[in-house]
Amino acid sequence: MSGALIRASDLSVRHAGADQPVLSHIDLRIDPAEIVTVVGPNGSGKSTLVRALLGQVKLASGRVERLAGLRIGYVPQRVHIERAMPMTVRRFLSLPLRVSDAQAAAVLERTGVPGLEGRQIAALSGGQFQRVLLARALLNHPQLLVLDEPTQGLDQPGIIAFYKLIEEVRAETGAAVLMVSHDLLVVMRASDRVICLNGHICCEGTPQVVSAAPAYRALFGAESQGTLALYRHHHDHDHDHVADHVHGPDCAHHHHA
Ligand SMILES: Nc1ncnc2c1ncn2[C@@H]1O[C@H](COP(=O)(O)OP(=O)(O)OP(=O)(O)O)[C@@H](O)[C@H]1O
Repeated sequence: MSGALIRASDLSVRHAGADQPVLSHIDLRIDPAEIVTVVGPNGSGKSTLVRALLGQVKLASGRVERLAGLRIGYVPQRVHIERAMPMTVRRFLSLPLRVSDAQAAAVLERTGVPGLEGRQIAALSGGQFQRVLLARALLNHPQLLVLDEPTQGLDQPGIIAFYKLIEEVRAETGAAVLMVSHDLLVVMRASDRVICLNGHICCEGTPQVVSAAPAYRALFGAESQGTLALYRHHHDHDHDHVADHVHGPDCAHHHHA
């Protein structure tokens, strides 16, 4: 494993009854403390890949190795059923693991929604609910956070704030993050590495490399046109006017006093 948290080799998945494999010959690894994002069109196999990495899907070929005892905090894509249940935030945080009031309060504070314990899940805004889901996923101190479309339904400022929070959590806890996303423009900024998926890995690398790759542009067409320009715009300057953000160990930019 040579230090990887998860490693997939030649992973293929074929759903029952389908003639084509949904995933073909995927090789990938997730290393400690890196933020990796999987992007790809609808039906490209993103959720299936995540579930295969977690051992929830039967493989047609290949294998997945996970670090022994790896602690994973997983927020699946389809949580709207949980959301409709009559339940307070406090109770939700204790499922399935019982946590103390102090732990619940601390993790809600950490994810930017302090004091919500007594609120009904169904009464939360989309952004609050995503933060509560993240809080619950953080409770067992994961070495790997897996978030499937965590910003679905959020508006643009909400999306940007959520990714900022993810970067802070990574910097503080050292957890690696594997995300699935449709928010191409924003996710590019928040990721160390992007994997562009369409049944197989079309391209992967740093956000800058992927956003310039012909395979990525062919997949995302017009949507991709502004990505590189936006990425350059955001990164070709010092971040001296960006206040109040936490530096990760590999942070490449400097603050001016
Ligand atoms: N359990 C299953 N049984 C049969 N087919 C499935 C199953 N799960 C997913 N599929 C099919 O596999 C393909 C990939 O689905 P998957 O959810 O992995 O894609 P995705 O990239 O996450 O899509 P989206 O962006 O729409 O969430 C789709 O065609 C889907 O209908």
